[in-house]
This record gives sequence, C-alpha cells and structure tokens, in this order.
Amino acid sequence: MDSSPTDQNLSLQLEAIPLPLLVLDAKEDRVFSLNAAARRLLAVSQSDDVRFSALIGSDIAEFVVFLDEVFHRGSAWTRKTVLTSRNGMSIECEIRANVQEHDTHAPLFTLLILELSELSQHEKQYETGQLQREGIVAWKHAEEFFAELELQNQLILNAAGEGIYGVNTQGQATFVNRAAQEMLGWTLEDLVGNVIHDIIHHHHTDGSVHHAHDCPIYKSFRFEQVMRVDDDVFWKKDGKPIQVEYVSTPIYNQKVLAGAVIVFRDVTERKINENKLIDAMNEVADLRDRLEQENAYLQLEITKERAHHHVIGRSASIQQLHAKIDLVAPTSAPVLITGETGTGKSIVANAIHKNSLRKGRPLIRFKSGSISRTAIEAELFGHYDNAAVGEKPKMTSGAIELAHGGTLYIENVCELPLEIQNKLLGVLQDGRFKRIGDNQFKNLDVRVIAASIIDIEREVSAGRFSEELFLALNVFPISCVPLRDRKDDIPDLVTHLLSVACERLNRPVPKVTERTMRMLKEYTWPGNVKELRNVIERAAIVSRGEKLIVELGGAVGPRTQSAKTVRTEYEMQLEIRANIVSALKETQGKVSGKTGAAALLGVEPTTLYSRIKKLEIEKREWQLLHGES
Ligand SMILES: Nc1ncnc2c1ncn2[C@@H]1O[C@H](COP(=O)(O)OP(=O)(O)OP(=O)(O)O)[C@@H](O)[C@H]1O
Repeated sequence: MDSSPTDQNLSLQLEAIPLPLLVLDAKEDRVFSLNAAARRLLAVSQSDDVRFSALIGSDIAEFVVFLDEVFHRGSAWTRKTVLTSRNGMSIECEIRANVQEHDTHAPLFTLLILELSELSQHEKQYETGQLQREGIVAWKHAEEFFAELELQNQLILNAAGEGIYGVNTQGQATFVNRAAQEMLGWTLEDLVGNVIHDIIHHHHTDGSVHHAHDCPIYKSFRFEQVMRVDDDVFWKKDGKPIQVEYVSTPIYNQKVLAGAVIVFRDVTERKINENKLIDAMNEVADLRDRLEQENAYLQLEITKERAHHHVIGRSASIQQLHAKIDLVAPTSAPVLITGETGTGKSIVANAIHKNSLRKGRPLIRFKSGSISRTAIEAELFGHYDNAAVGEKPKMTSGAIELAHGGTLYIENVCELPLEIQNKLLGVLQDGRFKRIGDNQFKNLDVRVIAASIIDIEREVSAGRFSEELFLALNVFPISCVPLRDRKDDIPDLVTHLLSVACERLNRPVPKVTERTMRMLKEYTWPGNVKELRNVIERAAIVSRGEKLIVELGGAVGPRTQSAKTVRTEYEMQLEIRANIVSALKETQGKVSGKTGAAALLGVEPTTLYSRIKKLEIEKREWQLLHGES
C-alpha cells in the first residue's frame, strides 16, 4: 500500500473509527487502506498486500454490480455480499460504500463493513432498551394512577357512614376508615398491621371465645365467598361490645386473593328497639292469651251461674248473711267462708265479688281437684316454658294471674298441700308472684275468698293447715248455715230453683202442693241447697203433669223431728261421715258417674273423694253396712 502524506493522514483518521472500514482501489483489485477494526475482522495485517476479490470469493459478480451502483449514485449499501476473512471465517455483513473521485488515479471506494450478527444484536438491545423506557413510563403512569385512586378511595372510605376495614390473608388489618375507628374507639395505630380478629372480634356476647376458624370474615377469604352476618358483636377499645351487621367480601390483586374488605354497621340501638318490640309483642300476645282464657272462663261461669246467682232466703241467718256481704264486699279484705257442702258458699263468694269494686274484673274459681302437687301448683300459679331461640315461650296463666284485679275464690282451701299453702301465703304477703319455670316476678292485686267444708281450725291444730295462712284468710269469717237449720227458706228456694230448672228445660213450671212442700221441709237435707236443687231438677224432669212430683232419697220425718236444733261441729262431721257411708253403701262404693255416690249427695266426685280421704272412711265400713242390709 502507498503512503503519501495525504494517505498517511487518511490512514490515521481511519484507524480512529471503531467500525471496520477499508478503502478499495477497484481497478487494481487492491485494498488501498484498512483500519484496525477491518484488519481484526478480516484477519489481515498492516503489511499484507490484500487482493479484495480474495475476500469476496464467489460473490464477485454481485459485488461488481454493487460497485457500479456506488460509482453511479455516489453511495449505496448491500447485504448480498458475504466476505471471507483470511482465516476462512464467513462474514455476513452490510457493506456501505461511497466513491471518492481522484485526479491522479482511478476512483477509490470507501467500504464500511457492518457485521449482520452485530447489527441484529444492537437492534435487540435497542428494542429492549426501548421497551424498558416505555415500561418505566407506563409504570410511572400506573404509580400516579394508584396514588390518585388511593387518594380518591381514602376520601370515599372516610366519608362513608359504615365502618370499613380491609384484612390481608393473614387477617391483619390493611386499612380502617374513620367511621370504623369512631365506632370502635380503636385507632389506625392500634389496628393496621395487627390481627384485627384478636382485637375486635375475639368473643361472643355470652362470653364464649370466637375462634378465628369459625369467623365468617376468615371464611370469606378462605372459601372466596361473600359472607353476610346480621347478628354479631365487635369489641370496642373500652371493652364494651357493639352489635353489628356486616358484609365480608374477598378481594383480589390481579386475580390473586389478597384478603377481604369488611363493611359493617352499628345496629346496637336498632337491636335494642327490636328487642323492645319483641317484648312488647310478647306482652301483647300474653295479654291476648290471658284475655282469651278469661273470656272462655267467664262465658262458662256466666252460663253456669246466670240463673241462680242470688242469695235466696228470708230467714234470720240469711238476713245476717246479707248484712255481712254488704259490709265486707266494698273492702278488699280476705274472706273465709265455712259451711257444709251445698250451703251456698260459692253463691256468697259471688255476691261479695258482684258487690265489690272489683266486679268489672273476673271472679276466678279455683278448685284443687288435681291429684299431684305440681299440677295444683301450675293451675294456681301458671306455667312458663322456655322456648328455643326465636320462638315465643309457651305460657299458661294460673288462676291467681287470671284473677289479677279481681277476686280469687279458692274452694276447699284445706285440700291445698302445705307447701302450696305456704307459697300462697308468700304471694299474698308480697303482692307478687312467679309462674312455675319463670324467673320474673309479676305484681299481683287480688282479693282472696277461701271456703272450707271442714273445721279449718282443727286442721291448723293437727298441723295440716298453715296457721299463718289461716290468719291471713280469716280476716272476715262468714259461716253458711245448713238448710236444716233454716227451713223457712225452703219455700222461697223451691220456687226459685224450680223456675230456674224449668226455664232451662223449657217447660211450664209445675205446681208445688202443700203436701210436697211439707215433705220437703221435713227432710233433713244433708246435701243442703245443692241437694235441694238436684231434687227439684230431677222432679222438674220427671213431673209430666201440672203438679211437681218429688222423690226424696233420704230419711224424712222422725229423723228431723228428733234432730237437735243446734249440733256441735264434731256432731256435724259425724253426720256428714255417716251420710257419705250410706251413699257409698247405696252405690256399692261407686263414687262418680250418674249413679255414683257423688251424684246422690249432689257434690263433685273430686270433692267426695277428698272428703272420704279427710274423714278417713274405709272400704270395710260401707262393705259391712252393705252386707248388713
Ligand atoms: N242461699 C241460696 N240461694 C240460692 N241458691 C242457693 C243458695 N245456697 C245454695 N244455693 C244453690 O245451691 C247450689 C250449691 O251452692 P254452692 O255451690 O254455693 O254451695 P257450696 O257451699 O259452695 O258447696 P260445696 O262446698 O259443695 O262446693 C248452688 O248451685 C246454688 O244454686
């Protein structure tokens, strides 16, 4: 290669270029000059006399066409020429060339050789860089977007009236809005980053632990379900609970479960009002039940007593009775009525109630006919059955509750078991009671009228009746005189009872002859007016003609004549006892039913059973008598 000063200058400049570059004298097929990069690429040294056609090989024709293009256009490029280095390596490349006209010799071509592998590597790097630059820009956009979003959400979250908080899948709070903080009293520092279940959701109201594995919020992100709960509690920082309803919704970050968002409402006040409403509705239902029971009872009583609720008679004892009723009725004093069966004790109780200020409320009649103590207790005090959650408890009002504001008439008070006597005493003294099974007291305003056919003082002495209850009931004692001791009342009673019976039977009232009336007056009437009523009713049924035909079952005449006007209490008991034994003898021990001893005596079977027990009548007594007859 020649090296004129100009050429040397050119060579130096070429050396500084980092890309392979060579100057070609095409006419001489000689490399006029080439820089270090070209020498490295083509594996030639500075001193080598390189023929360019040796580097091109078989593509020489193609290359000549290319040079021609360069010569004519001044510059051109090609990728069709594959160079071969001196050590045999093929070099796929892009050759960019221009032409330099010379005065002295043929034109020279400057060739810049760009390896295609390097170019494609650069392109890749460029593209990657480009993507990276675009990514950074996009990421910057996203960051701004989320910051904006967060700012907007923060405003919305804090403006919301509902409490809102987020939890990650570890149950740690990620954010808590202002309303939640205010409702719970916990601050952001208390909650964010901590397991919120342990702070606000750890127990149920009944004191039992609320385990996280049972927590609907955990379930919402474990099972990826929206959970709605309308009856739960969250615990405030001051240790008090608030009743809440909430919705827990699982949330996702680019399709991956991230946790849950909980939106809750403090429903404490609403629940209190709901409970008040439920209580009020229960109370109303309770009142309605009571009214229905009262009503049913009253209807029954009215039908039973409508025809004969007056105290009939003009005898001195009946006049005294009227005076006593008038005296005690307007007070609320307890009354103890004693007297044999059928002497009109319940009629007297009725008259007292009707003439009292309580007449607008019911008179409840309680007869302890039940066998078991618990049944008597439930009938008297009522019963309360705790129901399952959400259901209305089942309750039955006892006689005492039905009589609230009115009068409670206890028949055969001596038949009450001692335990119940004591309980009744407590109720009367305290003015309040509890239903069996209930734990709530109810105030009670009741007047008690008690009745007994047996000597209650003797029962007290025998320890079978509470002395305290006796004193509490015996504030105003009334004794009903047996019919045999006030026979003057018989005509009035017969007229009254006959008209009542005929009205019920819907038949004309038959005439009562003097003879019949005399017979009725001569009879001893061990069953008293009740027995008289039964006799008259039976007669009204059997009498077909104008006259009343009466059949008396017991002794008439001499027995009454020989009877003393006044008997001791003991004699009375003996007489009653003998009468019951006779009745049992007649019915061969049968107590109930139409042909039973109770019907014969005009008493309820339960009353007769208790009398047999009280008077200690044994089977052998009526069996013996039966055998004798
Ligand atoms: N003085 C009276 N005036 C009108 N009817 C009367 C009188 N006394 C009793 N009676 C009638 O006799 C029947 C029985 O009376 P009542 O039931 O009041 O007696 P009692 O003493 O309560 O009986 P027991 O102790 O057996 O329950 C009543 O149905 C009533 O019609």
